[in-house]
Amino acid sequence: MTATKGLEGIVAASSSISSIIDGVLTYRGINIDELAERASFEEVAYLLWHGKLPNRAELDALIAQLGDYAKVPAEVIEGLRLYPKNSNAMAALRTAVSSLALYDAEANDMSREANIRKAVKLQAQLPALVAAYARIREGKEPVTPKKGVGIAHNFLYMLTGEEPANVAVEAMDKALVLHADHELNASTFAARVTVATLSDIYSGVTSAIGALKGPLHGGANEAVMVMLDEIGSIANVEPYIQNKLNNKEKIMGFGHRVYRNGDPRAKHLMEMSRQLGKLKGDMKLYEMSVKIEDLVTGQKGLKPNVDFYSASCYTMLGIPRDLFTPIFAISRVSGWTAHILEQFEDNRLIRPRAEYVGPADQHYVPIAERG
Ligand SMILES: CC(=O)SCCNC(=O)CCNC(=O)[C@H](O)C(C)(C)COP(=O)(O)OP(=O)(O)OC[C@H]1O[C@@H](n2cnc3c(N)ncnc32)[C@H](O)[C@@H]1OP(=O)(O)O
Ligand SMILES: O=C([O-])CC(=O)C(=O)O
Repeated sequence: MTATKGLEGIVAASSSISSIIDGVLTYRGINIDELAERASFEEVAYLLWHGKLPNRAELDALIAQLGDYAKVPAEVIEGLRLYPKNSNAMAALRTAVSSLALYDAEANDMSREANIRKAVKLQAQLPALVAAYARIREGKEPVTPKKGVGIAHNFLYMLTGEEPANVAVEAMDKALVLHADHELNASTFAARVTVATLSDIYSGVTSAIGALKGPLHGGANEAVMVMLDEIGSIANVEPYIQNKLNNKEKIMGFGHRVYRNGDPRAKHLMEMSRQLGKLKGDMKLYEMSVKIEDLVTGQKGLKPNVDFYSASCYTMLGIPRDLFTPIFAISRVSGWTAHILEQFEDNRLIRPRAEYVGPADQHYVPIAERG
C-alpha cells in the first residue's frame, strides 16, 4: 500500500453537484460564468440542494423560509456574548454553529425532509450568526433579520444595521454565488466524512467550518488581506513579493490543487475589485493586487485563486478582514449541505487506509527500564 500525499488525484466520491473538468467549473452542469452573471445566490442554493433551478414560486418560498429561519435561538446569541471579544471569528462561528444543534428539536432527525429543512435553517442562520458576533464584540446589539430579502442584503443589513447600497448587495450576491460549491474541496470532504458515520448535519457543517478555517483553504482570503495591509503601497509591492519569492515563501491567494491554468472564479472577482475601486474612487487595492498577480504569475507561473481578489472586494465593501472566511462559510454552507444530503442518499462509511511507515517488531519496555 502506497499513500498519495494529500490524496492528490484520488477520486474519493461520485457526485452530481459540481464538477471541475478541464478547468471548467459547473454547478449541476451549469457553467459558473453563466451563474455568476445571471443567477442570484438563493437560486444557486436551490440548484445545489434540488438539482434544478427553482421556478418563481419555489424561489419565493425559499426566500420566505430563509427569512423565517434567520432568527437564531436566543440561547445561541447569549453564548456569543460569553466568547472572548478577541476570539478568532472562524472559531467563534464553529462553536456557535455546533451549539445551534442543541436548540433544534429535529437536530438528530435523519429523515430527508428534516435534513432539507436543517440545510435551509443553517443557510439562514450562518449569516445571522456572523453578523451578530461581529456586532456583539463591538459592544453593539444584534440586528433583527429582515424578511423577504436575499442573503446578501440581509447579511449586510444585519452587519451594519443600515440599508445596504444596491451595488454592495449585488457584489456580495455574486461573491456568494462564486463561493457556493467546489467539488471535493477539503471542507466539503470533511463534511462528507463526518456524516458518512451517520452523524448529524450540524456535526458535518461544524467539521467543515473547522477545515475551511485553515490558510491553505478558505482562511487564505483573510491572509491575502493581511499581506495587502503589510505591503501598504503600490511602490512596496515589488520588494515585498520579491523577498517572499526569494525566500520560497507562499504567496496567499495563489495556486490550486486542481486548477493548473487558473481558477475560473478569479476573473469575476478581479473585475468586481476593479469596479468597486472605480466606484470608491480609490484603485489602490485593485492596482496592488494586479501588480502582485503580474509578479507571481510572471515568475512562478502561479495564478490567483478565488481567495485572491475577494480580499480587496470585501475590504472595499467595508468588511473587516477577519470576517472574510466566515463570509466564505456563509456561501459554502449551501454546498456543504448539498453534499451532506447527497452523502446520506447513498451512504457508505468513508474509511481509507494508511500506509504504515513506523518501526516494526517493537516490545513493551517497563517504565523503570526506559531511558
Ligand atoms: C478556496 C481555496 O481553498 S483556494 C486555495 C487557497 N489557499 C491559498 O491560496 C494558499 C496558498 N496556496 C497554496 O498553499 C497551494 O497552492 C495550495 C494549498 C492551494 C495547493 O497546494 P498543493 O496542490 O499541495 O501544491 P503544493 O503546495 O504542493 O505546491 C506545488 C509547488 O508550487 C509552489 N506553490 C504552490 N502554491 C504557492 C503559492 N501560493 N506561493 C508560492 N509557491 C506556491 C509550492 O511551493 C510547490 O513548489 P515546489 O514544487 O518547488 O516545492
Ligand atoms: O477546491 C479546493 O481545493 C479549494 C477551493 O478552491 C474551494 O473550496 O473553493
